Order: sequence, then structure tokens, then C-alpha cells
Amino acid sequence: MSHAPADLSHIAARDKAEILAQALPYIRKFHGKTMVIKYGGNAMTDPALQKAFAEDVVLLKLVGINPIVVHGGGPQIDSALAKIGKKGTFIQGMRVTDQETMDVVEWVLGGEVQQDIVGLINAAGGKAVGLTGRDGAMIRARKLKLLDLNDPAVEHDVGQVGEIESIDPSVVKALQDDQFIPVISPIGFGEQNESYNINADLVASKLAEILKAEKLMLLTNIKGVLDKAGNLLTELTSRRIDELVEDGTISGGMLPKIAGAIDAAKCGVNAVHIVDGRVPHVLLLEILTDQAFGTMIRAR
Ligand SMILES: Nc1ncnc2c1ncn2[C@@H]1O[C@H](COP(=O)(O)OP(=O)(O)O)[C@@H](O)[C@H]1O
Ligand SMILES: CC(=O)N[C@@H](CCC(=O)OP(=O)(O)O)C(=O)O
Repeated sequence: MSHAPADLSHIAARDKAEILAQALPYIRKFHGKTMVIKYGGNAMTDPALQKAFAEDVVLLKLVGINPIVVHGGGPQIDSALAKIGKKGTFIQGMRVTDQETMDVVEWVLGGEVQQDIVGLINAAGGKAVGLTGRDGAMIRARKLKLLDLNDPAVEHDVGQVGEIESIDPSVVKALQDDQFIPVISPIGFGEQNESYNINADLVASKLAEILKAEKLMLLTNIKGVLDKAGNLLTELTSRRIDELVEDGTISGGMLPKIAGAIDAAKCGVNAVHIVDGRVPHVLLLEILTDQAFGTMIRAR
């Protein structure tokens, strides 16, 4: 499927040049730096947006920035489950994963979803390599103990959902140094070689921390973190996040996202952003222009 590039004819030549020139200080600042980009399953549903995303990733690589893509695929897993008559259920943003669901998760994330992204990046002129957490013995995991948010004495059994024990980033580093763009699905392995389904936001956040990434960008299907009235919160600190979780303003899929984001910010990732993946070229706009998007998460 081919999509025409965005029509920019209404923008005056001088303005176009100014926008391009704006990128220069950012390219200098970020040259040689690593940026972890979480590409959410909800943000990847529109072909034109997917193409714009792939172009952005390739452009970043070409100007000397190292993008590492971690992808989700929640809605795509849900569709595959529906075909076998199963309905996805979530507790505090985590999919309840029995063995049959785990098989579907591995098949969908490690297969079609990942290969679509790899294909699009390659079509845009990059060299993407798809990996799961098993490749290069990257993501070791154990069964998640999910404590109830309101009553920590209660533990939820979410089956084969994993929490990260450790990440060995050597395969990612080797690929990035060799001009490849790693595209990682959030599957880990345990002591008995069993597979674990890990929330992609948590993988992206931990990887950003371990790689000492300059930025972590979590692309989702909403403007950013919203308050109770639906207004965008442009900046959030750890304390404010605790309040928003406690009073129920932050719920569902935003819970692991915000938990990962705050961990990454506390562990030294310079800039952590939750941004709207529905905005075409949001990566370029956020990274290489003066414009700010979404919610920035600050450790303090
Ligand atoms: N306070 C909040 N602000 C924004 N979104 C929220 C909030 N609380 C819950 N959400 C939900 O979290 C969703 C994003 O998480 P998720 O569906 O897992 O996205 P992704 O697939 O991108 O990881 C939003 O679409 C929204 O429904
Ligand atoms: C444990 C858990 O919930 N895993 C997720 C993994 C995929 C994911 O995170 O996808 P999104 O980023 O699109 O939500 C799941 O099974 O849906």
C-alpha cells in the first residue's frame, strides 16, 4: 500500500526552511545518543501513521541518533484471541495470560506485528532487525507478583505475565553500532526456559535505563496523561503521579506506562515523554523541533 507524502504546498518556502534549520541544534545535541521508542499497539493501527513512524525512525538513524524500538500489540493480540473464541482480560493494565494466551502472544508479537514494523522501516530505507527478549538472552524474567493497588495484602494471579529480572543489552548494542535498528517484542524467558508476557512499556522503560538512553518516548493513542476533566497534564512529578493513581485518575493501560516512565526518570533517563502516536511524525516534531508534545515525566 502506498501513501502520498503529506501535502506541504500551503507552507511558504521560508517557513519550511526555518523548520528544517530548527533541527540543527537538536541533531548536534543528540548525535550518538540512544533513544528508546515504545510503539504502542493502539498507535499502530493506521497505515499512513505507520509509514510516518517508520520514516521518522529512519531519519533519526541517518542523522546519527540511535533509535531502539520496543513494540506492543495489545489490540492485535485481542483480535487473534477473538478468532479462537477467547476474550482478553486485564488486571491493573496486565493481560491475564494462561498458556493458550501465551502461545497467541508469542505468535502475534514475535510474528506479524514485529515483521510489519521491520518491513516498514526497511521500506523507508533503514535496516531493522526484529528480536524478542529471548534473542541474545536479552530479557530474563520471573512470574509477576501483582499486588492489588487498593489492598496490597491481595495478590492477583495473572498467569504467565513476567516481571523483568535483568536485561542484557549486548545484542542491542551490537546491532545499533552496526547501523541496524533493533525492533524488540516484550517477551522474556525464565529459569526453566518458559516464556513470559511482559508489558511493553515496562520493557521499554527498563531498556532505556540500562542503555542510559537520552530519551524514552512512549507513543500511545491519547494526547498524554489527562486529569479528571480530560485536560492534558504537560508535566508530572513522582508525587503528583502517586496522587493521580490513588484517586483513580490514572487507570488501566496507563498504569504500567506511568510506572515505567517514572522508574526510567528516577534512574537517569534524561527525558521521558508520553506522547500521542496519532500525530503524524510526532517523533521528529518532539525530538528535532522546539515544540513540546504530550506529558513529560520528571523524577522530582
Ligand atoms: N489519566 C489518564 N490519562 C490518559 N489515559 C488514561 C488515563 N487513565 C487511563 N488511561 C487509558 O490508558 C490508555 C493508554 O494505555 P494502553 O491502551 O495500554 O495504550 P498502548 O497500547 O499505547 O500501551 C488510554 O487510551 C486511556 O484509555
Ligand atoms: C502483560 C501484558 O499486558 N502484556 C501486553 C504485551 C503487549 C503490550 O504491551 O501491548 P500495548 O503496548 O499495545 O498495550 C499484552 O499482552 O497486551
